[in-house]
Amino acid sequence: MIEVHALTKRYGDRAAVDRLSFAVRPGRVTGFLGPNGAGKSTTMRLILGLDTPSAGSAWIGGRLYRDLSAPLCAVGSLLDAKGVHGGRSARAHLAGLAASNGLPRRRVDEVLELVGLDPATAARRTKGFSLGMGQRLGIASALLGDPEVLMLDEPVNGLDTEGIRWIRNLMRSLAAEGRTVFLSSHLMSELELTAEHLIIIGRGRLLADTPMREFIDRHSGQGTLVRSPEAERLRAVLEEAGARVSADARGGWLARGPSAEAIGELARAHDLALSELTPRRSSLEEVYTAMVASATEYRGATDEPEEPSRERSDTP
Ligand SMILES: Nc1ncnc2c1ncn2[C@@H]1O[C@H](COP(=O)(O)OP(=O)(O)OP(=O)(O)O)[C@@H](O)[C@H]1O
Repeated sequence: MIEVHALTKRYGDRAAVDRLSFAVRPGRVTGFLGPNGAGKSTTMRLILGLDTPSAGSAWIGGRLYRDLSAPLCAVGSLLDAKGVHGGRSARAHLAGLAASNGLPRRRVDEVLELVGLDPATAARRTKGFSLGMGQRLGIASALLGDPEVLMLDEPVNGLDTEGIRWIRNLMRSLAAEGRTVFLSSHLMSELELTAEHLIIIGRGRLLADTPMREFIDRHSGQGTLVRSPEAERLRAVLEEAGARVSADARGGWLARGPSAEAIGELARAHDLALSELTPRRSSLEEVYTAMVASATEYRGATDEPEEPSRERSDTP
């Protein structure tokens, strides 16, 4: 578990992280979201003791990072996949890390296999590595100490579809083993598939700490896509029943108000044939974009905001 209490980091008179409090729980993947410059990387650096907070604290498994006796066995991280000495081979890099952290050498082979770096690739100097190979090596380093907590900043950045799917499956399986997995990503569609829980920040402050499904459901512009060969009659019936009806870009009507079941009943009662009846949910990207836009508008209008969209609905 990662716990952050009133964490604050100021650079000059500007707070990059501002009284941030949240917990990242084990057994699920938690996504970390926020616009550029929101403070995600700074928060991760503070958790890892790479930077000193101006106020507040961050705990990993109930301890401050500096008090961990074997940090690599408590938390694995990937903040910058290029932070590897290019003149060394992947294997030498991992062997060096293992030796300096008192880990058995066989663990190097285990993690190389786990991340799919074959022996020939592992023997090559990392400066010739593709982005995907570099990410795999970064993840191998993070997994070397078999840690309970994993924290990754933009792990799918620049990866191809295969690499992205691989990371998704790996993160989900690590969480299923009971580990704490915390990752940031700008790829919303991917995060929606990978994470079950979300921490969202804006300007260093907490905007939401919520299960993914709940966040999308609560903010979705709920509606039902409905089509009939008798389009105009369908519209009239829907409006008569109090639905707000608009033309959908894909054809048919988007009806807001009555549920899909109610619309089905209505059509039956009016002897109207339907060719489509689909409840429509927003994507994470749609919901998140709308939330950030409204937070930004609010903030543009008032200098000292009161976290307009902030919400918290965590399951203990
Ligand atoms: N060493 C530093 N000195 C001064 N300002 C900094 C420093 N590090 C970060 N900042 C500022 O703190 C704010 C938060 O930056 P941070 O990199 O944590 O955001 P982020 O959410 O990770 O952004 P991105 O999504 O673009 O990676 C930014 O305004 C950034 O310019």
